[in-house]
Amino acid sequence: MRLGIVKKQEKRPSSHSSFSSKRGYIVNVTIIGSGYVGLTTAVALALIGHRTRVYDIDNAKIEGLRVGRAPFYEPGLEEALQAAQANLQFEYEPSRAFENADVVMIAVGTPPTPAGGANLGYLYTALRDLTEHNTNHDVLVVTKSTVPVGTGSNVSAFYEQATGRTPLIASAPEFLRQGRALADTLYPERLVFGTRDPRALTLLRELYEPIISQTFEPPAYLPQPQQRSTVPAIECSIESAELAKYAANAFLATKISFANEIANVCDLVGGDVQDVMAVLGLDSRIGAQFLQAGLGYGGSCFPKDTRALAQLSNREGYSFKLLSATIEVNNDQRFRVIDKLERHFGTLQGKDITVLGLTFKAGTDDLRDAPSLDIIAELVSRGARVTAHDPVALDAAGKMLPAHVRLCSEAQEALKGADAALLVTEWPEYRALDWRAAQRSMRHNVIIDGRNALDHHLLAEIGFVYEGVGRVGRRALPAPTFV
Ligand SMILES: NC(=O)C1=CN([C@@H]2O[C@H](COP(=O)(O)OP(=O)(O)OC[C@H]3O[C@@H](n4cnc5c(N)ncnc54)[C@H](O)[C@@H]3O)[C@@H](O)[C@H]2O)C=CC1
Ligand SMILES: O=C(O)[C@H]1O[C@H](OP(=O)(O)OP(=O)(O)OC[C@H]2O[C@@H](n3ccc(=O)[nH]c3=O)[C@H](O)[C@@H]2O)[C@H](O)[C@@H](O)[C@@H]1O
Repeated sequence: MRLGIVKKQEKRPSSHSSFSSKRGYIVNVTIIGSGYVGLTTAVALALIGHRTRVYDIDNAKIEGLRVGRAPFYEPGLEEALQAAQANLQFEYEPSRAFENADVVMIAVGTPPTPAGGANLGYLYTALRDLTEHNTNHDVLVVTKSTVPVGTGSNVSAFYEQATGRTPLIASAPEFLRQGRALADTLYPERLVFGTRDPRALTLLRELYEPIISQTFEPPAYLPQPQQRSTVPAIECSIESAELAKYAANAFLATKISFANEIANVCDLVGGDVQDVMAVLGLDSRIGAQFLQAGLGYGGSCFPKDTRALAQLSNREGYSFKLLSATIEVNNDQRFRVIDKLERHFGTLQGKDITVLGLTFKAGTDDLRDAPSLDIIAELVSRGARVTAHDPVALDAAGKMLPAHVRLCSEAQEALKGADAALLVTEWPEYRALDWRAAQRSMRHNVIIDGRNALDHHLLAEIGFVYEGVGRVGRRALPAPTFV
């Protein structure tokens, strides 16, 4: 099968009457929410041949999508939108959103409440639209949004109350990473089908069959899969699926906080956390990924999901100590780089600090819970004058940062006259920057590398005072330079 080809061989009609696709493996899907998860899922399903409709209450996003404009930056997304256009429809009218749908996937945001739980308001608004406007046929309702355990049964009760019919419900949590969203969706390491209903399982298997069997041609505009083998699809209860999503994010966040704590010890006793983690990573029981020390995790998911799982446990009277420590370490980590900077100058009052990178990680334009926002606010509150650069998110950041933060579209320009550079996002272009030229134009030559992303040997050779996170232990540090 080639991706983007609409016509597929019709396969056996499924025997599961009203809930199954009458057209065999081509399924009519409506996805509610055109964000990172909803749009990526929709494009991937359309690429493998399903008739996919995306419904969003944001008219501007839908209008843009109708003319092929992606609402956010994601590698390969615009090409994929183009390749899959024959199978894609975009809708903001709820009355038309669910026509002929066999499957409705909910992929709306579940942002944090002030108390740290998950705000399910968008999810229930979406369900209300579904139950009000899809009055004449039953669908499989699949939750892709990250939701607390127990939401599946509440969704079921809501649907039943609104329609008088028992719904078919499943939880299929999403594990994609921003910046690799399409590749992660087309070549996942696993799928989770949280439902005990055989009709729901049949539909989910039909929907994901090309992805499970990996029988499509990889699009040339995406990173190619390392190796292609059948993707395991774990079938479990809705509750297990819901909890597995939080557990996965909490575990990855814990790995990061562990690496950061080791880095903090390196700063005190000597040792390079990069080397220490290389040793750990080669142990297959540990694994090399998510051991990158730095200024901690950000983004729309790890901070929110760790807090939501801690809150869920607390609500049930269980104190999740390990997770609380993970969160605490992460909160502190953002400010450790500022303390390091301050130690070089004694005070940050009146110092010109250039912040390199604003997005929560490289490869995305997303600023949700980006460490840069907290870091800049703290720098400003300690009296620093801040100039910021980011290769993709400068305009969006301008609306979120204090007015007197200077935004600069060229990294080299941003460094002119600076007392210090603070690297916050590991964009490759910062490593490739002409640091000799930067050294000549900066007032003082201090670099705090919050992501351990720069070549510290080269920088030291050029004459920079370099400090990473757990990279050069205190014993190796020079005495404070500019007190
Ligand atoms: N962003 C990510 O990398 C991942 C996110 N998730 C989870 O997936 C869910 C969605 O996250 P994102 O895609 O990042 O959110 P997002 O904020 O990018 O997109 C949500 C979309 O839903 C739309 N929406 C809100 N209420 C609606 C309604 N009633 N009807 C129709 N559309 C509505 C919004 O206008 C927006 O376009 C969250 O629960 C998140 O935790 C899971 C895995 C990865
Ligand atoms: O639930 C979600 O939304 C998603 O959250 C993360 O994906 P994402 O937030 O896109 O980004 P990651 O690549 O996981 O990075 C998250 C944060 O951790 C930081 N990080 C990551 C890895 C590492 O070793 N060290 C580290 O500090 C990154 O800089 C970033 O700020 C998970 O990796 C996905 O599997 C999950 O689906």
